[in-house]
Amino acid sequence: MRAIEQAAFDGGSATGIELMERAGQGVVEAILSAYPDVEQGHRHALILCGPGNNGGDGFVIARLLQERGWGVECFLYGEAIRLPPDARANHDRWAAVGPVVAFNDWRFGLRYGVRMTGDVAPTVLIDALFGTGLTRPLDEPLDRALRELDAAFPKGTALRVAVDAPSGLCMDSGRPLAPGPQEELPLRYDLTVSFHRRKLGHLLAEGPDACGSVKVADIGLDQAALRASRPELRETLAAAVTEAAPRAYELRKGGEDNPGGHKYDYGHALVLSGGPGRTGAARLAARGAIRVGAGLVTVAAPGSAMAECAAHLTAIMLTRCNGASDLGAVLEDERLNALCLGPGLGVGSATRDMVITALGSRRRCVLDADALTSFAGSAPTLFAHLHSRVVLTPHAGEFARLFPDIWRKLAETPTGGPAFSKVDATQEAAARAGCIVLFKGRDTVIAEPGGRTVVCAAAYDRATPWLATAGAGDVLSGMITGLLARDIWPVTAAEIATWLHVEAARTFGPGLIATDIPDLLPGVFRAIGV
Ligand SMILES: NC(=O)C1=CN([C@@H]2O[C@H](COP(=O)(O)OP(=O)(O)OC[C@H]3O[C@@H](n4cnc5c(N)ncnc54)[C@H](OP(=O)(O)O)[C@@H]3O)[C@@H](O)[C@H]2O)[C@@H](O)CC1
Ligand SMILES: Nc1ncnc2c1ncn2[C@@H]1O[C@H](COP(=O)(O)OP(=O)(O)O)[C@@H](O)[C@H]1O
Ligand SMILES: [K+]
Repeated sequence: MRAIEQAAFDGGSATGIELMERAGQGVVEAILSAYPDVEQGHRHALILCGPGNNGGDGFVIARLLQERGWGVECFLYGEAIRLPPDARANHDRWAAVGPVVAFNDWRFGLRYGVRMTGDVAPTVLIDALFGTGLTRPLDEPLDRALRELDAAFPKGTALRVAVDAPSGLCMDSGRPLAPGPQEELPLRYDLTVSFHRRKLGHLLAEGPDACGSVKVADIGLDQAALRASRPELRETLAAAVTEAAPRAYELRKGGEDNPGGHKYDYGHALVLSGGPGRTGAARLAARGAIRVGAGLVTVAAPGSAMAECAAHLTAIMLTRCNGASDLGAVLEDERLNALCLGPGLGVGSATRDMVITALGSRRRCVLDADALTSFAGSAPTLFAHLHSRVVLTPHAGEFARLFPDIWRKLAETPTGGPAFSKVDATQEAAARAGCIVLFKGRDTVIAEPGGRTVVCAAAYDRATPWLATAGAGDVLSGMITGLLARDIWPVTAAEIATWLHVEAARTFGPGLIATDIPDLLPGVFRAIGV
């Protein structure tokens, strides 16, 4: 953001004071459009301003609300004379028409404890303390004051709005920078209004819980123009993390160039199954693979589990595979072009051997669940066999087993910003493994070694907490495998599958179980025009 902002200044397309004015206007407009009712009844805002430009936005908001006839109380954390120039200018404009209460006099309990039913109790609370400039945990006295404010106005009594970021939230990681062992931010918000683009902190870790909802105000920064006019920014912009997006054209079967396609044109995926009583996970994956569009899908099961699989599979084929040497023989069929190992496969040396055989065939491959856990304590052996067409799909537990040192960095309480983020962790893991790592969760992150990084956040209007259900991950591995069979580039396959997985869950809603997910895909395809 700083580079983009600087380029706008240098190119003369905006001044700092203009951007700050638009930012303040953007916040006021976002509040009024999301909560039009706040203009009814008594209109009273309490605005907390910080020592940087985020505070400057707060003073713009104060002035704009007062011009609309609102009662406004402004508080400043820091000293007016030390505000950066644009923030100082807006402070001074506000100070000419309204008072500014210094931090030492905040004492919210005393100030508001008895006012809650009165007509001067705030209806809107605006946090303009820190935005992208937060560099360290909130000071203890500030943290305490905010907790006191939280107690004086329990959430729901006044609308809570954060300017750019909930104060204390690291915008690079979505992790709270709170003093001491406190792991929660002092305040949670109903609305966060950000500028130009959503930031990682809005999407990762605790970000969505803190922000409530996120609106992005356009402050007139033109990124496309900047890309062309400022070549030095290209690298910054190219390294930016993107959000997962559906791509109908990649998913379309046949198409103009090949309307009469043959099933083998869409690949043949092989999903390895565990033994009797443990075949469900592989069958879920196989159904995900065929529904997402693989031409053919075969489940390879041990002899003892063939009857169980046969009783459940119809469109999916079945072959016997009693271990690594059988797998080697199965893979002599070169049409099998994408493999999925892990769901229900069992933890131990037999799985390790099959994984090494699969990787040795240089096929595109998804490794999940037991295929990952089998290498706990011997991750370097796995890494030695991985190649660039492999996708690892760990959840947090599996990630910790394969990358214990990286996991520790992510689990440590951050002492400063930018805090080590799930994006950092996934990029580091991908670089070490030499393949694509898809680190699951509400904030799924996908990273290619030294290449693309994609975030798929199941948050805000895409929240699907009901996706945390047994077997959902197995379906996802199968969906990625199906797209790999379709010849889609691995990092793209991982991205599209993750997006589709959340979208399928969205269309269903609460009550979803893993078996539902593959059968929801045709509806999602129709909706996105595949
Ligand atoms: N970019 C854009 O295009 C636009 C940006 N805009 C707005 O500017 C915001 C970014 O402004 P910013 O860079 O001044 O940072 P900000 O978040 O106000 O804080 C920095 C100050 O806080 C201090 N400080 C940090 N941590 C602290 C702590 N724990 N406890 C105490 N102090 C702490 C830090 O001090 P220092 O680290 O230097 O000691 C510094 O004084 C951005 O979020 C958006 O709202 C819009 O106006 C329009 C366009
Ligand atoms: N809170 C959540 N919101 C949305 N999706 C989630 C959430 N928690 C987990 N998921 C997704 O659900 C799936 C669970 O996979 P996994 O943990 O492997 O479970 P299983 O092994 O039972 O299939 C993953 O795709 C993960 O990203
Ligand atoms: K803020």
